[in-house]
Amino acid sequence: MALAVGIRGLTRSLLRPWVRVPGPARGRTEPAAGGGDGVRCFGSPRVLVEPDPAAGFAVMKMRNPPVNSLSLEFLTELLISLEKLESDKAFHAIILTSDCPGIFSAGLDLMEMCGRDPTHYAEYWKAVQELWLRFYLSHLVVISAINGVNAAGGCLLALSCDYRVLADNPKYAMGLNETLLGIIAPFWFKDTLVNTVGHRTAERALQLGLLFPPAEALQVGMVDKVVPEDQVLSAARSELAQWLAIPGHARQLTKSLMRKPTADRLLKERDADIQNFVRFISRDAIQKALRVYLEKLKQKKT
Ligand SMILES: CCCCCCCCCCCC/C=C/CC(=O)SCCNC(=O)CCNC(=O)[C@H](O)C(C)(C)COP(=O)(O)OP(=O)(O)OC[C@H]1O[C@@H](n2cnc3c(N)ncnc32)[C@H](O)[C@@H]1OP(=O)(O)O
Repeated sequence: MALAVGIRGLTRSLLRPWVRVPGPARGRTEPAAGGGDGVRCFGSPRVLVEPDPAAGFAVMKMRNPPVNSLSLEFLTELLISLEKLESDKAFHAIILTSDCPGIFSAGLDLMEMCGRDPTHYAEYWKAVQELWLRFYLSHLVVISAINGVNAAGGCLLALSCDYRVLADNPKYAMGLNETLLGIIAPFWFKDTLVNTVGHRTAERALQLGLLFPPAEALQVGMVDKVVPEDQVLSAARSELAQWLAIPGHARQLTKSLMRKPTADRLLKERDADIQNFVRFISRDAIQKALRVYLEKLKQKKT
């Protein structure tokens, strides 16, 4: 099985990043995220970036409708956006949010894990690992403004941020619900949750596949702040000020000190983790469970 799949190669072949965005932002100057100083939005088909270099941050909006499921292409575009902002000295922070009403992210794209071949599963999982590692270890301050329901892999993405603001809407539950699908949250999903909410809460949440509504998410420490829905972005911006006031090198080194041991666990056994995933997801019983789950999602509509 070819494990040495290169996401950068994929990136080059699939995307032309940093084209002016299609859709709402095309052809006009969007107000910048914080200052409205005429800086142009940029991005890729599934990720809209609203930069505010004067204020030192950008708002990164996920827009992979209908549910921001993390397909291979979407993961790749998120990585490119992150890399672009990280390599520009004007930016010290990102606010990650969604452009899909009512949905932050439905998590990993089940279509990438269902009915495909082992090479594809390996390529996909490597991209999932890469996205987590890059967000988790980013030297930028990353704050998530969670403006919708947020399941499994989407929740992992938010947990990888430095701070989480959640919109106060009882429908916007979030958690690692893998067991409800008959699958398992890998050890680095688990570690990220444990680091956020502690061992006991994580154990219960993972075994039961709990999705926490806002008040409970706040109570267990899965999010740091719950605010009225129309204030999620402004609350994230206000919070940012506190993080950006800290000397950058001191904050970055402290972040690395706190997070490196967790990331190193995966880095040390990345290929083995990919092989475990491929073996696990290729099982007939797991494929059947995913098909049944997808079918249930579709039947919900009828
Ligand atoms: C001992 C062995 C050890 C081995 C260790 C190995 C460990 C590896 C294990 C593997 C780990 C894999 C980890 C996976 C993590 C994940 O992220 S799995 C995904 C979990 N996500 C969910 O459960 C959310 C599912 N979606 C929903 O609940 C709802 O869609 C929603 C609440 C998000 C939104 O609801 P609504 O607005 O009503 O939209 P829908 O009509 O439900 O959906 C619209 C459309 O999107 C499709 N869809 C939804 N979610 C996904 C998804 N995650 N992936 C792909 N597609 C999705 C849905 O089917 C609809 O499609 P159609 O319009 O009907 O075609």
